[in-house]
Amino acid sequence: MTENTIIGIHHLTEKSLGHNGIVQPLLTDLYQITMAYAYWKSGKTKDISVFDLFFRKNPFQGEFTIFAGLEECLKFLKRFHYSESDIAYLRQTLPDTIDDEFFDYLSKLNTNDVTLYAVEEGSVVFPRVPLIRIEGPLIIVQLLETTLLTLVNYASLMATNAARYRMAAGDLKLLEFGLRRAQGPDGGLSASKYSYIGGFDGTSNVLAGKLFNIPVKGTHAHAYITSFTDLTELQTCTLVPKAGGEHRNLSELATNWRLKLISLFNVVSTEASDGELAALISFAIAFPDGFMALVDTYDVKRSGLLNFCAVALALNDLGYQAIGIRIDSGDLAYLSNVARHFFNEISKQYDIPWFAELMIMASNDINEETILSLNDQGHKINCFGIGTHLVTCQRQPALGCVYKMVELNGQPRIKLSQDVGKVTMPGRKDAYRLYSESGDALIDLLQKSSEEAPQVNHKVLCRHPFEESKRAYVTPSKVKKLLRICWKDGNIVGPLPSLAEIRNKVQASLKTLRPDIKRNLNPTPFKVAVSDNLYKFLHDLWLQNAPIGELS
Ligand SMILES: Nc1ncnc2c1ncn2[C@@H]1O[C@H](COP(=O)(O)OP(=O)(O)OP(=O)(O)O)[C@@H](O)[C@H]1O
Ligand SMILES: O=P(O)(O)OC[C@H]1O[C@H](OP(=O)(O)OP(=O)(O)O)[C@H](O)[C@@H]1O
Ligand SMILES: O=C(O)c1cccnc1
Ligand SMILES: [Mg+2]
Repeated sequence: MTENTIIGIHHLTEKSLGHNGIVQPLLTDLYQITMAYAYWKSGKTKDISVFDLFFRKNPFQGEFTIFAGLEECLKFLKRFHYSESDIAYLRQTLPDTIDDEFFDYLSKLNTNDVTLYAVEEGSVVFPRVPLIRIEGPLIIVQLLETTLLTLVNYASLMATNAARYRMAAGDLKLLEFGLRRAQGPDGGLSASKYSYIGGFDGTSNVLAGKLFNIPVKGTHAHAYITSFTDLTELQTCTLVPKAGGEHRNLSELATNWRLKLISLFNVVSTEASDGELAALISFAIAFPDGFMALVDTYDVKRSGLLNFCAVALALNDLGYQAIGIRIDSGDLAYLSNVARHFFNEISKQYDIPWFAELMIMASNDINEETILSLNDQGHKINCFGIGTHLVTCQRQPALGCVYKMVELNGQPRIKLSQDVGKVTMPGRKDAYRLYSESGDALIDLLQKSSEEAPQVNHKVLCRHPFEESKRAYVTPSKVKKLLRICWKDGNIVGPLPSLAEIRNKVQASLKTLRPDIKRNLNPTPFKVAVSDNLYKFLHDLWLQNAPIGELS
């Protein structure tokens, strides 16, 4: 790999790489590198560590999270290497007192001795369950912390947000329109990728389409409509019918249709904008098979809908089927009902069945609550175009995944906290999901890795990690080991799932959750338990590490 391809943002355009090009070893916090030096200086190069990456609280006041970002983590491990210019930069940035051999050491570092286990990307996950367990030389595993966290936190937050919009929207089409409002170019690119994984159907982001093979979709902006003032501006008025033959005058046909429709719409002809009609005619001539029109520039009822229907009927005269409209302001429930009413009327009156099925897309600051409220009100929207609230995750702008050492050289490590929920689960652990006979996920169980896995049809004691009296027996009908090996000996283990497979996984995984865990308002928490063995281990270690204080 040349210097250029490692550093240059331009390599984002190389589709074959299919990853985010700014992800590289220096995309980290300085303290990882200063710690690496101090570890190295104190002779810790042979220490072997185990770290867990997990979060403590589900986002969006919900009770589930979608795990995403794993593929980018593995690709990062694959490419992990400090380039010559990275080393030169560190040499000039770190203090002069740093031993020169440290830079030789860094330049030879790779992730061949690291082993990474992770939950399948796209799975539903819960607080305290490690999403990733990573093992290997302390220095290198520490150096990976920030980059892995930045790759998992936003990806999982975004996928979760998108999955929530998907649940609210049911089977309706969802398009991501957020690039212009996203947290910078990289935020925008990640938003497109992970909202697709979370259940969106497409994006307006062309680079995301190219890099990740996501369907790209779109309509047009208000600027297109306002760029026309009347019909005389149309330089091209004609279109060849779909079946071929002589050019026909689409402008004339549309103008005639508008006159015919005026009584149905109950408007006077001067209320409809000629500029808007000209814009729609010219767009229809440019895209006769993909005619989708923004109808709210002037007045949806009195101008936009009327003009759209006139052009759609003119296209129909030439054998083309329009796609539909986008409404970007006003009362979206009401306006969608109005639009559908007219589409139905025209369909009946002129015997054009597909007219009743025209797509109604709504956009304008839509969020999860808006969709739920629109559902309550009743609407006729088929598709939502969503930007700002989706990509900025306005309701909760960050997921709090952390990366904690749980074992060093075979010895468990625990991080204590005044806040019980923040005490870390010590030791190398495995996680299992236990299922009921009907296929519902019942509980996640953490155990020490040395323990035997829970068995199907065998009763297992599941304990609350901190509250002694909270415990239950579970006899699972199915047991799933959550942490699977993904990286070993310098290679990705097994084939990586495609984006489409991860996207399907999200929906399949959500199906295993009871509805009360997924509901929007006051959802029920999913239980995450520890084995009896891990409970005792945790609490013994806690006491050992918390000396008895003296009151004075
Ligand atoms: N029926 C509805 N129920 C709930 N929310 C709605 C409904 N219709 C629209 N909304 C939301 O209400 C907000 C309306 O935004 P705003 O008050 O800025 O009006 P607007 O239609 O954009 O007006 P204008 O374009 O004239 O500035 C948007 O966030 C939109 O998603
Ligand atoms: O509202 P969001 O959820 O962020 O969805 C994206 C918004 O971006 C566009 O507006 P903008 O005003 O930027 O351009 P336009 O002229 O195309 O409306 C579009 O019309 C949506 O309103
Ligand atoms: O294609 C669209 O309609 C679109 C794209 C980006 C932002 N708003 C709308
Ligand atoms: Mg807008």
